[in-house]
Amino acid sequence: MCPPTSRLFAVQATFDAGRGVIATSSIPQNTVILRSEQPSAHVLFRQYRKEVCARCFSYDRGRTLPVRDNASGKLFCSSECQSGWIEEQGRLGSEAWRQFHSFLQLKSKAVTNVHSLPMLAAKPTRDEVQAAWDEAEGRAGSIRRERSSASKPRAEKVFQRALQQPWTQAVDPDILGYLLSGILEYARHPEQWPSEVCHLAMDETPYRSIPDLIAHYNSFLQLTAIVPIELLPSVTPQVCQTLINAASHNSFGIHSGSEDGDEYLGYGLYPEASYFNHSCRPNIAKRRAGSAWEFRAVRDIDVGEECCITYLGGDEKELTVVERRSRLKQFWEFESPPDLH
Ligand SMILES: C[S@@+](CC[C@H](N)C(=O)[O-])C[C@H]1O[C@@H](n2cnc3c(N)ncnc32)[C@H](O)[C@@H]1O
Repeated sequence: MCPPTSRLFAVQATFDAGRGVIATSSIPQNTVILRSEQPSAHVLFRQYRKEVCARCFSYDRGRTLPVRDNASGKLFCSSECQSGWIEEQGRLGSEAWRQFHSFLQLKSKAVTNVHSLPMLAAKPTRDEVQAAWDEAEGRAGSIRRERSSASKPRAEKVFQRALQQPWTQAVDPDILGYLLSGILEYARHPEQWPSEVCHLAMDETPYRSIPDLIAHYNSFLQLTAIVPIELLPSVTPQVCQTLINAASHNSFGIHSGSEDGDEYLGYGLYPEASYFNHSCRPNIAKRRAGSAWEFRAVRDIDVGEECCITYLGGDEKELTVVERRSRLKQFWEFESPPDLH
């Protein structure tokens, strides 16, 4: 349910930080105030695909996992996780991940990771972002028409014909994987989407650079070319932009330890857990429990107090106040006096 409801807190407007989680009764230290559902969209970075269980996100110091699903290319810590994952994905999801896997194998020489590129230019403006997505929708229309008219759709042929500019050759598996997981969730629960993901704080200029915008644009077109035809109505600029805009301000990093720190394995969107604002002196600690999150009071909290987590990575104790504020400004785009928030 989103925003979440509880006898312990309510999501309410705050003075200067949008909505926040406000205690509606006294919360004793160590109380778990919220356990999240599974993510509405997530990605485990491709470089960790053999080490992180695709279902429960377990990671054992870089060891290769024992169970491999050959059709999807996903790896699991156990056959229970594999069969649970297949069941959760359903026929359409399994087929979409199979296509995704074949596409990445086909394009293995064109794989890139846009986040490894240096930030060369300014962030694209809102107008540049909208113009790119309008153009993407026009090109996606041609791909959809070609696919639905082909008697035997051949994704690669359609893809080659429809996407001819040189930069379209690059494939970013992490962006593709994040979008596909969110698109599948949307296709499974279209009625929940407006009240969950669409309710989150959105960043309308979420791209770090023009190459980053292009990589997302390309990923949308590539998915339009490869997903099962049945899934095509869910592959829209609106769904993709919502996933991207929401991730920029709400995603939770998935790290190898139960808390922040260690290896950065991926990230996920957890709508009901996305109403906690940041504080440099948080009264709530978050802990990853498998593929979900748990939020616990680190001290007694009074009625009316705001429940806050830290958005910083766990190393903030070593940062100066100026460094903390600049990190929050860079990644989250807000300025806040650290002693207040
Ligand atoms: C995960 S959302 C938190 C919920 C959000 N306030 C809302 O209304 O949906 C993160 C966004 O909340 C805002 N925010 C969080 N902590 C803040 C703070 N300490 N000061 C100002 N804005 C904050 C920023 O806009 C940030 O991008």
